[in-house]
Amino acid sequence: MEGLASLKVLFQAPPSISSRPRTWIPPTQVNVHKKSSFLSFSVRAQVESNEGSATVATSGESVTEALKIKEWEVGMLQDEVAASQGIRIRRRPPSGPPLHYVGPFQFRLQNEGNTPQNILEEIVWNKDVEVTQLKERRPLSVLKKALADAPPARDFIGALRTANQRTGLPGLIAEVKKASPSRGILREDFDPVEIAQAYEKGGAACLSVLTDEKYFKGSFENLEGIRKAGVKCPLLCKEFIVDAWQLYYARTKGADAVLLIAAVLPDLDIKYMIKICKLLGLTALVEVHDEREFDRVLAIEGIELIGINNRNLETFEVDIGITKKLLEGQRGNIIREKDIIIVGESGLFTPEDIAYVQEAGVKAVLVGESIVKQSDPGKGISNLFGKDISELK
Ligand SMILES: O=P(O)(O)OC[C@@H](O)[C@@H](O)c1c[nH]c2ccccc12
Repeated sequence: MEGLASLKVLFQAPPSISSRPRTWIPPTQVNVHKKSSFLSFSVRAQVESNEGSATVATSGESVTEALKIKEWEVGMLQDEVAASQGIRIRRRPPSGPPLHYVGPFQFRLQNEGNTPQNILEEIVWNKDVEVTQLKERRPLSVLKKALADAPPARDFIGALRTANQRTGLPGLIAEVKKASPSRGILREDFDPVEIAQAYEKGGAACLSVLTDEKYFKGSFENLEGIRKAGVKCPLLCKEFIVDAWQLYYARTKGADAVLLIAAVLPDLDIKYMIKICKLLGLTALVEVHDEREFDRVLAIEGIELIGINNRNLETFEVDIGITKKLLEGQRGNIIREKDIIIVGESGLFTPEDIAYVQEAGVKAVLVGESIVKQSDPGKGISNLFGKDISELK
């Protein structure tokens, strides 16, 4: 294998990069390499030597090395596709270019300094590792069987619409949130089930349960526990979804809805995940923070629920004016035409804040800090709306 001018790995009919989502699950999973489902095809390597070109079947180390190279190249291309959609969040590089790789120079330069550029990128890279490990313990085939035992999915959007009609105020998604990277610990005596029950009693239409452990001190046990305790509000699994496997996992843990973050997921991933959500009976809340993300998401078929996050997840800056800005003009017309429900997310503390985003056009709000911090979170809801919304008819 010495003196190779180049080494190409040919796949047996993989989908082209441009037509395949980043988290694509192949029909048959042959576990060639842990990270890339792309590599789940049988592989042969074509070696071009100086004398000419010959196709040889390779095995052992050379195939492994060829796979590593291909995986790295595919990762780079996927980030390029994402960047072309304005996505700044890069996915975790496996571990830099494979040893001895003599590939395109610009790729090597781009991949230097393998450290995340901001908190969202750090969380996503961490999630990639976490999901890879979780998946090994619970392969998709196992999750698919477990779906049958999951509690039936509840109508998340229906609950928001009903609440909005009942109260004349935005339907509340109340968040069970112990901590966040921007605010630290929000509540020391944190009993997720107690908080969830207080929210439900206080008039919340739906609940959002943080499941990320490392940065938000949440867990899937919290989600499962709340469902099992008999809380009736539909539940949003508040997670950083980077892989379609997580959708199945969330459903087996009792989630009725999941969050898809447009700053992290390219269009093709969002489309693909929305299809899987529909298959599983999950509602997708697709989150945007700026005009470009909003326009991308508005162009995707089948989206019924969009969250406008007032917090920039790269810098933590909060500005509730973002909701107003994004709903002005043509975009506002499109959401009304398509009957999409908009959720105003983050940084809402007072009845004035609620009135402001309602005026901007939201039919729902997602609130954590301002209500979870109060000793009685149910009372927190009344303070947020300026009245007891559990009683409103
Ligand atoms: O606690 P706040 O400011 O009321 O925000 C709640 C919710 O909007 C926020 O937790 C959130 C919105 N989108 C997210 C994405 C990931 C993590 C957290 C979030």
